[in-house]
Amino acid sequence: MSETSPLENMLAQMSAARPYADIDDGVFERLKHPERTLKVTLPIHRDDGSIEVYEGYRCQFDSARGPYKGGVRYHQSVTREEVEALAGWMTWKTALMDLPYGGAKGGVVVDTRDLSDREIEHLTRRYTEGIRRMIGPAMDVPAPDINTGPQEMAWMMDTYSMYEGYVVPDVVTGKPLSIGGTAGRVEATGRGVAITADHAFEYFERDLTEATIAIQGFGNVGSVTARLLDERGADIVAVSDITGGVYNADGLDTGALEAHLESTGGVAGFEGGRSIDNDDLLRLDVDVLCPAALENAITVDVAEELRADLVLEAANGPTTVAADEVLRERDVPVVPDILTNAGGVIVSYLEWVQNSQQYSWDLEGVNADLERRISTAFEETIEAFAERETPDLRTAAYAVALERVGDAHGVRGLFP
Ligand SMILES: NC(=O)C1=CN([C@@H]2O[C@H](COP(=O)(O)OP(=O)(O)OC[C@H]3O[C@@H](n4cnc5c(N)ncnc54)[C@H](O)[C@@H]3O)[C@@H](O)[C@H]2O)C=CC1
Ligand SMILES: O=C(O)CCC(=O)C(=O)O
Repeated sequence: MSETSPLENMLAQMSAARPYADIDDGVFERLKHPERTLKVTLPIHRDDGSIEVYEGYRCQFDSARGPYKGGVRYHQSVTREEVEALAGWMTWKTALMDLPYGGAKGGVVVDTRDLSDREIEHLTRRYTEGIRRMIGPAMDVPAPDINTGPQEMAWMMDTYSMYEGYVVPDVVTGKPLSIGGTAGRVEATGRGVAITADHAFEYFERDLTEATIAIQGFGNVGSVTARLLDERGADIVAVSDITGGVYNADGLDTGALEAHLESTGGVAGFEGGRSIDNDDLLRLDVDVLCPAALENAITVDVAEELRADLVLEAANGPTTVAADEVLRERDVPVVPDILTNAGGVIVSYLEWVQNSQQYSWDLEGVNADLERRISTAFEETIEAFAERETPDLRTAAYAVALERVGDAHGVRGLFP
C-alpha cells in the first residue's frame, strides 16, 4: 500500500480534527496553507578547495499567535514539502502548549557525515545569511532539530549578530550556556517525553516501573528519553540509530550505551546486548514503542504487526495517517508528537524569555516550568478526548490547537 507524505499526513490530521473544533470554515481553509517558504542556495568551499552547492529552506507556517518558532534540520532527505509539514506541526504544538508563538521549520539537504566541522560551520553561516531577512527575535526564532545542536545555534547567533552589528542572543534558542543558552534545553525534549510517559501510564492505569520500552533513534531526543525512563525504573530493551540496533530482554544499561555512542559514534557494536535491525525493533513485543527518529517510521505494515501496547511519539510525524487508522482499529493508543515532544519548544520559549530579560533561571526553575506546561497540555488533551469524544488522542490535541490558532485569526481578522 502506498503511504502518504509528511505534508499529506499533517493536512489529513488537521482535517480529521476539523469536526471537533469550533473554528470558522474560512480560517480553517487558510490554515491549510503555509504563509511562506523561502528556498536558499548555499555554496561553500569544501576542504579540498572545490565549491559545493547545497539547498536549504525556511517555512513560516503561521504567526497568528506570535513569532514563528521551530528547529533547523540537516538531513539528506529534507524537501520543501517536509519542511512545510514540520512547520505545520510546530504551529499546532506551540498552540497546544499555549506558547505565544506560531510555527516554522528550516532544513538543509545535506548528509553531515560527509562534511568536516569547518564545512558544517560554513554551511550554517551561509544558511543563516540566506534566511536572515526573515528571522529575528520578534519575527522567527530557529532552534535545533535533527543533526543540529548548540554549536550550530552558536554559529547562527554569531552570523546574525555580525550583520546586525550588536549581539542578538534571542534570534535562536538551544544555544550553549556561555552565550545565553538556558539550563535544561539539551535535555528538554527527552524530559518532556518522560513526563508525558508518566501521565500516559497513570491515565491508562499501568505501572511505568514494570514497563519494557523500545526506542527508534538514539540522538538528542532518543538518548535522553532512554536515560530518564531508565531512571524511572522502566527497562529500555531496544534502541536503534542509523548505524543499527541493540536488544537486551533484561534492559540495556543506558549509561554504558551513551558512553559507547560517545566513543564510537553509534549504538551498533554495543556489547551489552545483541544486534537487532530497525524493522524488528518496531515489531518487538514491548509495552511502549517510542519512535524518536524520522517521519513515517510507522507505516501500515508496521502498524499491522507491531506488538507494543502504546506508541509514544517522540519524533515529529512518525506515524502515517493510514497507520494511525490501523492502530485505532487495533486499540493501540498513540500519544501524539505535538504533545509528547513539546518539551524542547517549551524550554526554548523559556530561553527566549530569559534572553529578553537578560536574566537567567536555574535548572530547577526551568524543569518545574516545563513540567507544569506539558502536564497542563496533557490534561487538556485528555479532557478534549473525553468531552468531545474524539476518535483518538491526536485528534483531541489537534482540536485544542486548531481552536487556539483559529481564535487568534478570528480576533485579528483578515487584511482587507
Ligand atoms: N531536538 C529537539 O529538541 C527536538 C526534536 N524533535 C524531533 O525528534 C526527532 C529526533 O530528533 P533529534 O534527536 O533532535 O535528532 P538527532 O540528530 O540528535 O538524532 C536523530 C537520531 O535518529 C537516528 N536515525 C536516523 N534515521 C534513522 C533510522 N532510519 N532508523 C533509526 N534511527 C535513525 C540517528 O542515527 C540519530 O540517532 C526528530 O523527529 C525531531 O524532529 C522534536 C522536538 C524537539
Ligand atoms: O525548540 C524549538 O524552538 C523547536 C524544536 C523543534 O523543532 C520541534 O519541536 O520540533
